[in-house]
Amino acid sequence: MQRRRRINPTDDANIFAHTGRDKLGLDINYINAFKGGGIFTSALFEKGDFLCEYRGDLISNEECERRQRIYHDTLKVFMFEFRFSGKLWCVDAAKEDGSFGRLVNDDHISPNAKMKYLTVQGKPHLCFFAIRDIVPGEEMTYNYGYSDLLWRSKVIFYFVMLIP
Ligand SMILES: C[S@@+](CC[C@H](N)C(=O)[O-])C[C@H]1O[C@@H](n2cnc3c(N)ncnc32)[C@H](O)[C@@H]1O
Repeated sequence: MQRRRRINPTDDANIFAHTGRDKLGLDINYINAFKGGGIFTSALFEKGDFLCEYRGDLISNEECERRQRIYHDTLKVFMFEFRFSGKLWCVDAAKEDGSFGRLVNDDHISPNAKMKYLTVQGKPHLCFFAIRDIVPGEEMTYNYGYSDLLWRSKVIFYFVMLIP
């Protein structure tokens, strides 16, 4: 059987980041009332493959602080702050634009994706790559990186298991 020719994952990420589009093979699915939606694969992704970008407005730290003062908590969760080239930045993905990256959920135990910062045309882009093979139907997840998250509490976890 002939193996499909694999595009270099960084080149792949660069193309999608440059065009601002999402690739085929990912879908948005509703999970439950607590978790909301999530991103699920409908195709096989191999370890190392580019998955999608966490897209939104790229803003300065000052603008991020200004928006955080006026945003409701439900919007603040879409603000991803990061350090790049010695400066603080934020990608504000609060706007519901149909893109996939903003809906990727947290998993600190067995995530299947990780985020890398790529420079595309001089600007930082937050891109997700598979850290293992991901088969069709799996939820795409990554480790949000901080520990004081409500759903990581065992009590909340067992409570949520009761939600239909
Ligand atoms: C960037 S959004 C991810 C998409 C979100 N599920 C949605 O439908 O809008 C982050 C929010 O998703 C929810 N979330 C993410 N990971 C979760 C998890 N492992 N368990 C429960 N809720 C989670 C939390 O409400 C969190 O504030």
